Amino acid sequence: MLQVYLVRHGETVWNAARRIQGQSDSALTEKGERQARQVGERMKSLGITHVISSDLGRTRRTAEIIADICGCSVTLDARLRELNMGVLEQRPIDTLSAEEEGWRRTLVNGTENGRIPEGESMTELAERMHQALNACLELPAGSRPLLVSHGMALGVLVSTLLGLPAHAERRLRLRNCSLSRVDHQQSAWLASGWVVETAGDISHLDLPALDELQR
Ligand SMILES: O=C(O)[C@H](O)COP(=O)(O)O
Repeated sequence: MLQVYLVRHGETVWNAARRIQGQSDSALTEKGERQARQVGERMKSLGITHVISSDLGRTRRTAEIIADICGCSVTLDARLRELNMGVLEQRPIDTLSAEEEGWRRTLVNGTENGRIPEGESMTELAERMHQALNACLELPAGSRPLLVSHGMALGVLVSTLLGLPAHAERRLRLRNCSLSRVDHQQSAWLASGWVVETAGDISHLDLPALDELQR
């Protein structure tokens, strides 16, 4: 059975400042670097064989810290990037107009092809996240990969693996450096294919971690 660990990157400057990142970027804070080290310490005894990361700076830095502790190299995969938040990227969350908030709401309320202008739909995000996860099935037998990605990207992946729509209302909270695990199995009892073993575990962190609304 293939076990795949999923990690959201450590806290960033813009997470702490409640600014929308999307595919824009900001550096890890000192706390974010500490969180990444704590993930590495948690994972080093679990035999991680591959660390595969979104190519954005905040995930690459998180992946480098984890990989260094686990004795792995880092492979980049742009399919693991955060949702492209279009014209709202870099905007403080609390400054959105009613119209802009309406755009954001279309991402989670089931509006067909809902998206922020110049951004990506949740369906498009789900498709590329599933492609990145399924690529792990091509790794050598006995591999145990860890994927480093983002709050909405991982939330959509886990939600759709559970059979929820990609636009599922944001009811899954994946805090900075939270750990999730999905397994690919053949089972007569549980569904065959991908099953969710853990979602949003932060028991390895010694300080409170922010969620996607940076709270
Ligand atoms: O700010 C955003 O774009 C997301 O809501 C959170 O993105 P992150 O997981 O990359 O911080």
